[in-house]
Parts: sequence; structure tokens; C-alpha cells
Amino acid sequence: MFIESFKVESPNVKYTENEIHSVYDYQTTELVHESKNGAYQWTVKPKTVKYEFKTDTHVPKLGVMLVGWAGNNGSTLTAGVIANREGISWATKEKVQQANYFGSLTQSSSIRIGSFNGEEIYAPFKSLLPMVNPEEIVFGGWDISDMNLADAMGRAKVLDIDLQKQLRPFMEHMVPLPGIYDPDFIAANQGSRANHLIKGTKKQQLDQVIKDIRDFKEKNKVDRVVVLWTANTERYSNVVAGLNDTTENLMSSLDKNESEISPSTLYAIACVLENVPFINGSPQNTFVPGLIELAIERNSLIGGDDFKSGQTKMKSVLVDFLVGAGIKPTSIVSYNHLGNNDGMNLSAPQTFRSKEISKSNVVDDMVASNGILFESGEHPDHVVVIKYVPYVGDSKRAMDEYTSEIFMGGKNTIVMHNTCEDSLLAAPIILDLVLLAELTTRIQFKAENEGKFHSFHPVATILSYLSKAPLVPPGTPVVNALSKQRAMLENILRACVGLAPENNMILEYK
Ligand SMILES: NC(=O)c1ccc[n+]([C@@H]2O[C@H](COP(=O)([O-])OP(=O)(O)OC[C@H]3O[C@@H](n4cnc5c(N)ncnc54)[C@H](O)[C@@H]3O)[C@@H](O)[C@H]2O)c1
Ligand SMILES: O=P([O-])([O-])O[C@@H]1[C@@H](O)[C@H](O)[C@@H](O)[C@H](O)[C@@H]1O
Repeated sequence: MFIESFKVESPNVKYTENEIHSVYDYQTTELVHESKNGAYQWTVKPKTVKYEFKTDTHVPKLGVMLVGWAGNNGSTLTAGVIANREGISWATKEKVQQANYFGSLTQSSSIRIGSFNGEEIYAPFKSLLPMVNPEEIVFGGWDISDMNLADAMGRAKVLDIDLQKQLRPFMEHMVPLPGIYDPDFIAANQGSRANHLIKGTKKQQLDQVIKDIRDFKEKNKVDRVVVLWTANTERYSNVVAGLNDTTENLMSSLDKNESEISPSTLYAIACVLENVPFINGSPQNTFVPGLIELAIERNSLIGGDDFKSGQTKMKSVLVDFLVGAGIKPTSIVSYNHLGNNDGMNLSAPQTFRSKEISKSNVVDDMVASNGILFESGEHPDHVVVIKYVPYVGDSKRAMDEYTSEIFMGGKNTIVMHNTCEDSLLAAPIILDLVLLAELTTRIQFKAENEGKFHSFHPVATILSYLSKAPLVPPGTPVVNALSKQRAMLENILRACVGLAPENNMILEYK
């Protein structure tokens, strides 16, 4: 059965006018590796750590500034939220379609809250904690193309024409701010659309972005701003000692107008300096070490990298299933072609390489988890191919082949074909990223041995379910298995309202 909302009644949860306060027993383990009687032995010691969570229940008026706003993803997300807000429906070949948020974890997924009279009871994911209503978001952002959002929606060729016609009046007055353009970091084929630029040195460009954020906040009277990069994939920045390896060197390089500082890193520095969450939806290494250090120093949320939207999302499910079932993936070939501007930008070797990295590392944690199947350092063959085929536009065709070793020398080959508008997969993920980034900034917590409450670590691992290559604090594990990522996110939010992690045991019926 599905219910719309619930309230937790527990001695461990207190709802006040401004916050939800919960006390939570975190069950974990302590491992000891020691020599006993001449042989090393692992000892596992279960332990309970008491945590307290405080969630500010004042939901702010949120401004979302997209870098690359006039792109396929930016225009499609903006269009989708307006269509939902206005209750727009439109004629398609099959039926009259209603707007929805399908593909958004926060808006369209559910959580199990228990059993009632022998029936499993579920509620909306977003009912766990107060979240921003997408339809109250004020959108803005930057683009190196001066196209207004209605024309950009037309250029994207993602949404049905009848819908586009109804949306045009709402979007034609939305014009992105000029963007920071550096042809050295994206494909040369993007030059023709770069007609809307912030001029000057890198420091001057940075200062303009800071001014843009402040002006946007003031003009729209928003309480908080989140910035998200959905602009073109850049080539990797070279990480060089003395250039960008520390905050001091990065800021010094900025003053020297060093060419190796990418546009995405400039936007991100501006956000960290303004304590505005910055999320990277693309695969490049925007977060060079000096920037990560700055974000930590200033406790300013950064997250990414690269939306986990389709082929890779499926991979992080299938490989998790195979390895978890004791089946050994030995060859993974992921091919896709698409004809949108993203695909055109990725047709250049240096930008493709950024995407190849983020799409290739997604199986590492699952492979490393099973020493029965894989020797130390052993990996499946893993190939990623992306081709640009203009005719198919945003309708990406993904074809995957997974070959595995099974019982007694057998072989198993799984082939998948997946076709859909790439932007219709990515847009709801962008929405989740900005909503969850905002929510996590309203959560404070402390462990029993900590003196005061603090925020989550500014490197927002909590967003990893939505990223192909999750950014994690230095020295902490990267988890890509989708089920683990979703469980981590849900269980942390459950802890904030004093609910135990979902362990699926349902002992009541055993
Ligand atoms: N399913 C998906 O669509 C998906 C999944 C994962 C990652 N991504 C990434 O999301 C990004 C956007 O995808 P898209 O399909 O919307 O691409 P797009 O090319 O349609 O849009 C990118 C926009 O960014 C603008 N731009 C480029 N450089 C800029 C800069 N420095 N400042 C401001 N604007 C700039 C371009 O003019 C363009 O309008 C790409 O990097 C892509 O790799 C997309
Ligand atoms: O999310 P996913 O489907 O694994 O990966 C996608 C790639 O297959 C596609 O070629 C690219 O254009 C998108 O930006 C996205 O990265």
C-alpha cells in the first residue's frame, strides 16, 4: 500500500518549530588484524555509536544557476519544471501526455516504512525530510551561446512540439548570462556557438561570475543558490605541483592568469568563495586538488562528477548483480552513438577521454569486493566507445555486451540495447542533485565523542547515487554499486527522522 505522508513518534525524535532532532544508534564494526599464536587473524567487533542529527526544517526559496543553461539538459529541465508547475498536458501520437517527474529519485521514488496488517507500506522518498518544491525553484545560469531558453529547447529537439509551443511564452524571455569560454578545453566544433562571452583575464572572469551570483540572488530574492555544471565536457586539466595542487598555488596561478585553469574550475572557485554549492555534472577534473582544499577550508559543498543517467547506471546495477551472485564478468563492452551537441563535443579525443575515464571506473569497487572471482589487481576487459551520429540527435543508442564466466567453465553473454533521449534521463537527475545538495546543507550532526554539531564533509559523497564518478574526500572509499549508493542516501535521511536503516529482513514474517 502507498501512503502520502507519515510522522515518526519516538523518544529519539523531536519535532520543533524549526528543526527535526533525532538520536540514532549507528551500528558498525571495528576490525582488528593481529597476530595470534604466530598467525595473523582478523577480528570483527560489532559496535554502536550514538549520533544526533538536527535538520533545519525551514525550506529556503532556492535559486538554481546552471552553467550551460541553454544546452539540451538545461533547457529540458527548465521546460519540464515549468510544464509540471503549470499543469501542462500535450498531444502526442499515442495520447494526451501529462507532465511528470519520472526519473527523479526525490520526486518519483518511494521508501518502505513498515508493514500494516500483513501489507508492506510505502511513502514518497521526498516525505522523509522537508525538501524544496521543484516548482518554486528560480532558474538562471550562464551559457556561451546567447540563445534564449525557448529557442534552445527548439534547438535541443528533445520535447514534443505541442509541448514546446505551450512552453514558449514561459521561456522565450529567459536568456542565459554570458559564459566563460576557453577553446583549449572543449572541442573546436563548439566555437560556432560561442557568441556570448565573459571577456578579460581569468581573475576578471571569476569576479564576474561572483557578481552574477550576487545579482541573481538579489534580483530574484532567493535565500539560497546552488550552481550546477551542465555545460560541455572539458578535457582534463593537468594537475601540476605549483600550479593547482594547493589552494595557495591555485589562487596564485589565477592571479598570474595561468592558461591551465579551466572554465569549470573558475566557476567552481567562484562558488566556493561565495559558499554556494557547486555540482559538476560532467566528467572532467574540475575539482583539482587546490580547489578541493579550498572547499574544505571554507566548508563549501562540492559534488560530482558526471551525471549517472543511463548506460553507466545500468552497468552499476548489472555488474553488482553478477559479482554479488558469484558470477565473474570477464568482458564489458559499452558502445553508444548519439547526435546531440554533447556527442559532437565528445567526438574530439581529449573531451572523449574525460568521459571514457568516468565511464570506465564504475566497476572498480564491485570487482575489488570479491577476491574469490578476481585475483588482486585483476579486472574484466572493459571498453567504452562513443560515436557521433548527427541523425539520431538526443536519442542515444546504447549497446552493451557483458560476457561472464559461470559454473564449470561455462560462459554467459548478456546483450542490451537502450534507446532514449539522453536529456530526458539527465534532467531529473539534475533536479535531484540540486534538491539533495540544498537539503544536506540544512543537516547538522555529531557523534557521541564529538563536542559540537557540524555539517557533512563539504565533498558531498551523499550525492554519489547520481554520479558516474563520485567525488569523495581524500582517502575515503568510492562506492559505485547503485543499490549501495541509494541505500546509503535513504538510510542517512531515515536516520535524520530516527528511522532504522532499511535492512529488508522483515523478520516479522520469518
Ligand atoms: N544523459 C546526459 O545527457 C548526460 C549524462 C551525463 C553527463 N552529461 C553531461 O552533461 C553536459 C551537458 O549535456 P547536454 O546534452 O546538455 O550538452 P549540450 O551541448 O546540449 O549543452 C551544453 C551547453 O553548455 C554550453 N557551454 C559550453 N561551455 C560552456 C561554458 N564554459 N560556460 C557556459 N556554458 C557553456 C554550450 O553552449 C551548451 O549550450 C555534458 O558535459 C554531458 O557530457 C550528460
Ligand atoms: O550516463 P551514460 O549513459 O553512462 O553516459 C552517457 C554517454 O553514454 C553519452 O555518450 C554521453 O553523451 C552522455 O553525456 C552520458 O555520459
